[in-house]
Amino acid sequence: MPRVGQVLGIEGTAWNLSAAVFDEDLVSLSSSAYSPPKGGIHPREAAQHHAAVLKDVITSALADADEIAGVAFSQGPGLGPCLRTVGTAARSLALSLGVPLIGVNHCVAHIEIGRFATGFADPIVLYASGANTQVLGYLNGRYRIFGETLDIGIGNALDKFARHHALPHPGGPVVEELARKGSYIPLPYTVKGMDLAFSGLVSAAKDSAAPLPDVCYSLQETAFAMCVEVTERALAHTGKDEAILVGGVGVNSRLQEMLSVMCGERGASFSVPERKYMGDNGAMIAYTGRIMLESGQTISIPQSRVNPAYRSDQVEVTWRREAGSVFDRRQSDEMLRGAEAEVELSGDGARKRRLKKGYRHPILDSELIRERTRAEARIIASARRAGVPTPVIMDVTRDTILMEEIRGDILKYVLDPASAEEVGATIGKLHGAGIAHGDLTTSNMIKRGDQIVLIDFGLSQITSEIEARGVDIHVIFQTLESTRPDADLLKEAFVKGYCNAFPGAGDVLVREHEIELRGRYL
Ligand SMILES: C[C@@H](O)[C@H](NC(=O)OP(=O)(O)OC[C@H]1O[C@@H](n2cnc3c(N)ncnc32)[C@H](O)[C@@H]1O)C(=O)O
Ligand SMILES: [Fe+2]
Repeated sequence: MPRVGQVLGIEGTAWNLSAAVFDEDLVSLSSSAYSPPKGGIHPREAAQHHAAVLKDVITSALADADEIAGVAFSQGPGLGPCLRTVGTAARSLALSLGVPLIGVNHCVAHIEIGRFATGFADPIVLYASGANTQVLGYLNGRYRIFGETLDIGIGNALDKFARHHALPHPGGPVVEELARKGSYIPLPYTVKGMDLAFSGLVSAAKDSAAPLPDVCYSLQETAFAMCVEVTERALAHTGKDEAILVGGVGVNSRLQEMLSVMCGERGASFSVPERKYMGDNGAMIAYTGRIMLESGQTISIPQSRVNPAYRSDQVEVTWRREAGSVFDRRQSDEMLRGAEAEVELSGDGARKRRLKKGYRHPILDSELIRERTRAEARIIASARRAGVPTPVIMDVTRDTILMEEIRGDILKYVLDPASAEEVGATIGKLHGAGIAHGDLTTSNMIKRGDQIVLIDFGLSQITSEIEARGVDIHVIFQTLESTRPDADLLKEAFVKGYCNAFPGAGDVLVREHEIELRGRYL
C-alpha cells in the first residue's frame, strides 16, 4: 500500500479544541480546553472558545509537520455549534491546501486510537465518556454496540452529581479524589439485559444524606460495576479475549482496576491507552483520518455536513477487512460457564450457581447475587404457572438454584418447521404472561417430546414493554438467519405459532423489524 503521508486531525465536539498531525506515529498534538466559568458546558460559549483558539492550535500542530495529505475532523456526535465551527475550519483548510477531507466519527476515533495505542487487534471496547457509554466490538464491517446507556453518559452523570454539590467542572476527577476516603453505601444498580441507565443512580446519590466521600465512593463503585458487568457479558457473548477502555472517564484508576480484575478472572487481556489518548484529543481524529484516507474514505464538501447524532454503528469500517471473531456459541457446548453463573449437571439435577465477582464491592456483589438468584427462580416459577414449559425448581439458596435437569435435545440440533411453530406458541405464552426471556437462542431451548422447554432465565425480566419482547423475537430470528439456510420457512412457522398464542404479537413483530433496521443486536 502506498504511504499516505501526514494527516491533520481537528477535534472540537465539546470541551476541547485540539489538533494533531499523524504519520506512522504521532507527529504533533496541540490543545486548548474550554472550562465553563460556572455550571456545565454551554454549547455556544464552547463554540466561541473553539473559534477564538482555532488558529493558534492548528498553527502549533502544523509547526512540526511536513506536507499534509489530508484534513480530518470530528463530524459528530457532539454539540451542534462546536461541530459546525470545526467543520467550517476543516473544509476551508482542505480546500486551501488542495487535499482530501475526511469526516471522522468521534466515537469510532476513540476506539481506533485505543486499538493503536494498546496494540490489541480485535478487542471488546468499553467507551466511557461524558456523553456516551457503550460496549462495542467489531463484526462484519461495523462496530456493533452490544450495550449502551439508555439515558445519560457516565461522565455526564458524574459531572451532574458534582455540580449539585457545587464542585468544579469536570466532576469526574473531583469525584475520584473524594472517593478515596469514602466507604460503601447502597445505591440503585441498573443493568437491563445489556444496557445501562444512570439517571436513577445520580438522583439517589444527590439525595443521599451520607457523608460526601461515601457517596462519591459508592457512586463510582455502582456506576463502574454496571459498566464492567456489561463489558464482561460482551466478552462472554462474542468469545473475544481482549478488552480495552477508552474515553475521558477511562482515566479513572478505579474503573481501570475493576476492568483489570474482571479480565484477570476470566483469562482475558486488558489494556488502557496512554492518558493523552483517553479524553477528547486531536490525535485520535488525525490517526483515524489517516487510516480512513488509506482505505479511500474521503468525503466531498456537500457530504461534509456535521451530524450531532452520528452513531458509532452507522460507520462502515472499510479499513478493517476481516470478518471479526465471534465465537459461535451455537456451535459449542462449552457455554456452561457464562458471564454470571456456572451450571453443573450432577445426578440430582442442574445446579446453577452465580459466581462472586472480585471487581465489585463485596456488599454489592453479595446483594446482586442474592437478588438475581431469587428473581430468576421466581420468574421460572411464574412462567411455569402460565403454562410455559420450564425446569421444576427444587431448591434455592443464596447463590444457587437447583432445578430439574431437562432431558431432551437442544433445539438447535433438531429444529424443523413443526418445532419452530411450537417455539412460537411457547414464546407467545411467555410474553402473554408479561415475561421477556432476554436470551432467546436455540441453545436455550430443549425439545422434550413435542414440548419446547425454556432454560436459562438469567437475563429475563417481568415487563410489559414491547421493546423487550421485540428484542426476544429479534434474537431468535438472528439465530435462525445465521445458522439455517431454511430460515425463512422456520421464521414463518414461528410467527404462526406466536400470533396464535399471543394477542399482542402484531405490535411486537413491527418492533422487531425496527430493531433489525437499527442493527444493534447480534
Ligand atoms: C461526543 C464527545 O464530545 C464526547 N466527549 C467527551 O465527553 O469528552 P471526553 O474527554 O471523552 O470525556 C469527558 C468526561 O470524562 C470525565 N472524566 C475526566 N477525568 C475523569 C476521572 N478521573 N474520573 C472520572 N471521570 C473523568 C469528565 O468528568 C467528563 O465527563 C464523547 O466522547 O461522548
Ligand atoms: Fe469523547
